[in-house]
Amino acid sequence: MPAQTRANRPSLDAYWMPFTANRQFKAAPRLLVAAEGMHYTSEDGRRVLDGTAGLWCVNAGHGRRRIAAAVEHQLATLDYAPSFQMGHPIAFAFAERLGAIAPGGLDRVFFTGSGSESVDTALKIALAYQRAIGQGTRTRLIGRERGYHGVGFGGISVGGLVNNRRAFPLLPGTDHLRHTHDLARNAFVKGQPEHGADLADDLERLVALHGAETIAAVIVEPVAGSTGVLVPPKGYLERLREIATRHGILLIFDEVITGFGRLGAPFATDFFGVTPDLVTTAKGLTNGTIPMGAVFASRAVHDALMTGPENAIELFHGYTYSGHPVACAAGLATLDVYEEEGLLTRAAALQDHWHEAMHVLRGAPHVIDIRTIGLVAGIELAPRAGAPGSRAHAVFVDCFEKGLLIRVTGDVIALSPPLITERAQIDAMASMLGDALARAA
Ligand SMILES: Cc1ncc(COP(=O)(O)O)c(CNc2cccc(C(=O)O)c2)c1O
Repeated sequence: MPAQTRANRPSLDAYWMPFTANRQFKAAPRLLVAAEGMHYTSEDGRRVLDGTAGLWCVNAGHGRRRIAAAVEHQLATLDYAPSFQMGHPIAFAFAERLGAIAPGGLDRVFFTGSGSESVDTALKIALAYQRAIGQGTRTRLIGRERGYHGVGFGGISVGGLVNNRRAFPLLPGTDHLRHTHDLARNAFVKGQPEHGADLADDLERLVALHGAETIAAVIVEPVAGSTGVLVPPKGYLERLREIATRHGILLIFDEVITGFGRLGAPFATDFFGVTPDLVTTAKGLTNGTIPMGAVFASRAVHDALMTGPENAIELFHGYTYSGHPVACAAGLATLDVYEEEGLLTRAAALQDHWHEAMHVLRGAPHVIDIRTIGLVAGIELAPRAGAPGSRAHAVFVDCFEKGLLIRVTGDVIALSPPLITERAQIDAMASMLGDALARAA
């Protein structure tokens, strides 16, 4: 395929882009044509430092030949095989390898095709589990304000981002904890804020309102990413775990972003030392190379469903691409890279440098908060009057033009570089972002 340039650019008309202002984008497109290590190459030939690991997913950096070779070999060996009532060894091998690093020992693995599918899978497993143990009255699912759990009807129902919810009918019976963001008490914090553990008591209030016998599960992101990086207050997750356990409510950690080394431990479950009953993952599972997700379940949840007649399908759920052989090959090679280069814990050694580099931006124009943990940063800007989100979007476009890819959500800038990043590149991100903020109106 010839190098992709402006001269041979395909028409932009047919592709309906996700989560994008399509008309604005197609009037001034930002196109990436190659990637290697920490950098993208833009259509006009510029090197762009990847400050977001793509979309929080390319944890090992771009262009990994080990993964490419594994995918090529698998495609030429067994490109696709059914996973319903049929099997292929590589799916079992990948599940076993994942089981060996499973968050909190949750070593039963259900494969999906994305984070959204992992979330809907975990919610359905939770409902099926409650039914299987004779708690069929537990049909209610609890999420949290500002939570993001993908775009399935389950995920948007437990999610807490209004733009993802307002236009669609939602699952009946869902309810929400309050979010944990507290600018007044917890501004410019490195790591977990001191204040707010008591917000976990919202689960007690929902039990008092609905009755524990109606509640199947509560799902939270250990660190809320898409909403703009909200780090749990000290003691919050522990409290949520204790309340859920006491009321027979399953706790689900949505680790689509935090999974596979993002915080400096293999999973947030390990980082915070709090064990849920189910964990959803995707993104870093295959280093963003092949769409895939995985739900980690405890033996208790899994075994409760492995009952009934031997010839019966225990869970009427699954996808054409569940356990896809090529995705499994990409995942196994990804784990090899993570393990050989220590990437599942590398962020721990970089976290202090990351904290300092990002908090240097305190005092930059428009910055009203900075939140950092592991290799994640949320830099919150004061919104422009009457135009929320426009200031951060302008910084995003400016950064891209100057050679840095960032993410913005509302007026929060989110950074989550590949875990291979060097300290000099962290400093470059902070410097380039500081320059962009200085230019921002
Ligand atoms: C916690 C969480 N749960 C589920 C999903 C959905 O995954 P899929 O997209 O693979 O269906 C996500 C995805 N998170 C996500 C996806 C795209 C952009 C951004 C952003 O923060 O800009 C975040 C996520 O962050």
